[in-house]
Amino acid sequence: MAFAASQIVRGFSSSAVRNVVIKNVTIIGGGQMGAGIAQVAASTGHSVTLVDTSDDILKKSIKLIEGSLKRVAKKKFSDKPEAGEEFIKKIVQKVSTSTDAESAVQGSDLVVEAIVENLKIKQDLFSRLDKLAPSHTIFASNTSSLSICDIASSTNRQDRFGGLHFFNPVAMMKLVEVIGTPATSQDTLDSLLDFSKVLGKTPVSCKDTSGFIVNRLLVPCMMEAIRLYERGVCTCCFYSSFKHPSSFSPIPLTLLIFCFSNLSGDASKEDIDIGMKLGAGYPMGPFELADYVGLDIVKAVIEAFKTKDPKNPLFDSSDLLNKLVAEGKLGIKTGEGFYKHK
Ligand SMILES: CCCCCCCC(=O)CC(=O)SCCNC(=O)CCNC(=O)[C@H](O)C(C)(C)COP(=O)(O)OP(=O)(O)OC[C@H]1O[C@@H](n2cnc3c(N)ncnc32)[C@H](O)[C@@H]1OP(=O)(O)O
Ligand SMILES: NC(=O)C1=CN([C@@H]2O[C@H](COP(=O)(O)OP(=O)(O)OC[C@H]3O[C@@H](n4cnc5c(N)ncnc54)[C@H](O)[C@@H]3O)[C@@H](O)[C@H]2O)C=CC1
Repeated sequence: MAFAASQIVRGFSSSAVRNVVIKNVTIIGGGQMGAGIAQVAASTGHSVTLVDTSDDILKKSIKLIEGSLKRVAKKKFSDKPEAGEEFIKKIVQKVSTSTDAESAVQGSDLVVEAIVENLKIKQDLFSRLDKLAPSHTIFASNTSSLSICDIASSTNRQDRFGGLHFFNPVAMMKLVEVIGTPATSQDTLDSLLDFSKVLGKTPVSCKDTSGFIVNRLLVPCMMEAIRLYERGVCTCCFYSSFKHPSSFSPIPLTLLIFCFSNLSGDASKEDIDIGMKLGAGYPMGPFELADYVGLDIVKAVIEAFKTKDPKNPLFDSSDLLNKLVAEGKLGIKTGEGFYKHK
């Protein structure tokens, strides 16, 4: 990742974002995506303010950034560890943290939101920030599945509002989807496209449709994988343990035999993962990816798709996914999801 100069000077147009220099970036939400976006923005010379709800969370965000930068530095400065340390220090210094979003946006050219995948919470946030951010400031959401139009409707700057959808892990994934609504100005879109390039990413443009490009294709594939596996899971044991956790045992013998016979169908999650890696060339299988992304995010995404298109069976929910989320098994971030992680 290059430590490059990073000014974006806009051209001569008449919109409110004329001559915006995207120099100061505020990222709201310091989880896996917000921390990754902050890292990449700081690595390309931007001044970054990372906002979350508590100092403890923000400490973890900085640890995430340092951990990822160590991996970058290990490769970049393999024979010069001291230069690697200096590289990390310089980038981390470009990131300041805050729990006060309203103050943080006041000196900001661009606000990128990467908080919980919930329309109401995102709208509340942007509605508050809209009153305090300078008029030239562009707002962008990193939402995976919600409508940018719906989120932007909580503000009075719909011409300066777009989607900026990064991929996980942000440091490694080269793509950014830039999403415009009918109200987004061309200057705003150009600014977001240019900003993505300055970050060293390849931007693609997409209209404000469910899942944009990548998730519209990836999410149905992941849900099909879960359903394929779920069909092999003993549904009667599964349902009884889910709905009546205290009355799970003893299971009558006949039911147990029926359950074991059910287990022989379809495929294991391990084999589905191997299949998609070796047979389709995916870097991670769908269950590995679900654990990596976070099962709470996958669940929120599929629910948002279902809300927009209730009759589409591709967007049906999964009892198994819902159960894991209800148990707090969210994947790598909590130590267990479809798999156990040490
Ligand atoms: C999807 C349906 C649900 C959607 C829900 C919403 C989600 C969204 O809205 C959009 C999304 O982000 S979808 C997810 C997109 N991401 C992917 O598909 C990732 C797939 N995995 C990969 O590309 C590689 O496994 C990956 C690059 C991660 C790792 O590479 P490898 O497999 O070769 O494994 P490693 O040995 O761990 O890594 C090799 C080297 O890569 C570097 N690296 C990896 N992670 C890094 C990170 N986080 N930061 C910095 N460097 C990193 C690193 O150099 C590493 O070498 P070591 O450090 O020596 O291990
Ligand atoms: N996990 C993934 O692979 C991807 C997620 N996304 C999207 O990015 C967003 C964030 O996802 P993750 O980083 O995975 O989630 P996460 O759960 O790791 O992080 C979210 C962070 O936002 C903070 N937060 C929640 N409400 C807040 C508020 N009102 N103000 C400030 N901070 C607040 C939380 O404390 C948490 O640290 C979601 O919209 C998600 O759909 C997009 C691409 C990939």
